[in-house]
Amino acid sequence: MTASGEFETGDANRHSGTATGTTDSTDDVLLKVDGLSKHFPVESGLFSGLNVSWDGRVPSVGYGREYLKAVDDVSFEIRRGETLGLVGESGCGKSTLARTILRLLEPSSGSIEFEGRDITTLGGEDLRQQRRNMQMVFQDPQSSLNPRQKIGQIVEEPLKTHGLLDDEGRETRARELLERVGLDSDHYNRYPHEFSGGQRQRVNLARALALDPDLIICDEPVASLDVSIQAQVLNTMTELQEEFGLTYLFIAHDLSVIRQISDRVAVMYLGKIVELGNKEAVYENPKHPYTKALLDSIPVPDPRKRSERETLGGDLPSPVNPPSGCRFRTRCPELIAPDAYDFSDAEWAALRELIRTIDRQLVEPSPPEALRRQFLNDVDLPAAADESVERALELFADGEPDRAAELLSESFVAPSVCARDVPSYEVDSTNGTEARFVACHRYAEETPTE
Ligand SMILES: Nc1ncnc2c1ncn2[C@@H]1O[C@H](COP(=O)(O)OP(=O)(O)OP(=O)(O)O)[C@@H](O)[C@H]1O
Repeated sequence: MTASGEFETGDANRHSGTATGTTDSTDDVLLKVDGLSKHFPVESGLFSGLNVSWDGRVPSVGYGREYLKAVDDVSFEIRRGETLGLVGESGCGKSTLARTILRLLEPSSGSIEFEGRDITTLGGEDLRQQRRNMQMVFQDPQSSLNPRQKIGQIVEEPLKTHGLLDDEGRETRARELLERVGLDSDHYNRYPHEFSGGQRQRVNLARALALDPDLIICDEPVASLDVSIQAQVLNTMTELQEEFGLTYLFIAHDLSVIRQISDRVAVMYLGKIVELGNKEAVYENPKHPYTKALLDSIPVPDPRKRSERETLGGDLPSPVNPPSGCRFRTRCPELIAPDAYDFSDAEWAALRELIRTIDRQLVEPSPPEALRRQFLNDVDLPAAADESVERALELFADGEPDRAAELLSESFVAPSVCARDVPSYEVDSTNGTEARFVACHRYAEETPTE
């Protein structure tokens, strides 16, 4: 926009930044999030006992208050002109992260920088002005549009709020934006109910573009649309990105949508980013066990391949009392063996399967010998480990599965590095262009990129 408050028609391609996501330049960073957390206070005891964990820890209670760690110590950058896809299961904190970045929620800790400026504690008019540069598009195009307002009014609303342009100028701008998002200028006088879901989401895009923002955070923008319509809206978003030099943080739980639109991908689990890297590298060579599980859960048409795939089992632990160390460890099929016992791979794999089965109570209480036959038939555990296993199997047979799981957890899970330390590693990417962030101790030994 010019100093006189007019929008330049040639505002497209203002940004020369790359959208490949493969540059190492820090000059092009538009958004930098560093150690960002958002913790919600919750009533003490409300979530107690919901934490399905192997370590049987008592939930942390402080001054009668507990905190739900919706976003916990998250760091990443988005470069100008690129799309960072953010993917993860429902409830992992994606929307909270988005809203905290936009300062619709107050961060609990950490910082947010936009174009090199710290906006973490910005308030009043400064924050209002900053918001012009950061817009959001929500999932449900129906409920985010006021049914009593005409499309034109909806698109003009942000301009009015910020006192930009006169009536005529706003109408011209709104009509132009409707055309840019693939609608018709004549839709200006229509109402939202006259449009399909896909068209309504285009109206939302036009509204988000009204203030000529640099960053648009899209929270599941196509999740409620049919697959064929999804593809069309995503194509339009890609075109708009080039035309307006936009940067997207694109949130979705659907991995195929993320793959279509993103340059880089961040995978989130229980309030933390567990893997972040170039899209092709993450999809072709996922490193974090959670990313692998997510990719494995994409439906495949070939039934032979389906049988080889491992689906993600177990419940999502409570974000009020998340597991210590690695948050994914309670569901992780690659939990690392504790150093204290010198397990062979086969022994640890068998024991891990037994621990998971007892923890999740996937079998009926049965005599220790039967479970040994089922899980430990071909393995000869070290004596100290075997003693703990025997006691746990007896507890399980006696109808005390929780105590059995607790004992196994204390003996074999708690001493694992996965339960002790929070993982955070930068590893070489397979395509050699960019380091990958992986929050998994299995990558502790990999050489960091210079
Ligand atoms: N205002 C709030 N007060 C307390 N807890 C909240 C609040 N908002 C979100 N949460 C909790 O924070 C966690 C993360 O929620 P969030 O909506 O960010 O996840 P999400 O990944 O976006 O999920 P979805 O895809 O289902 O929207 C959840 O456990 C949720 O219940």
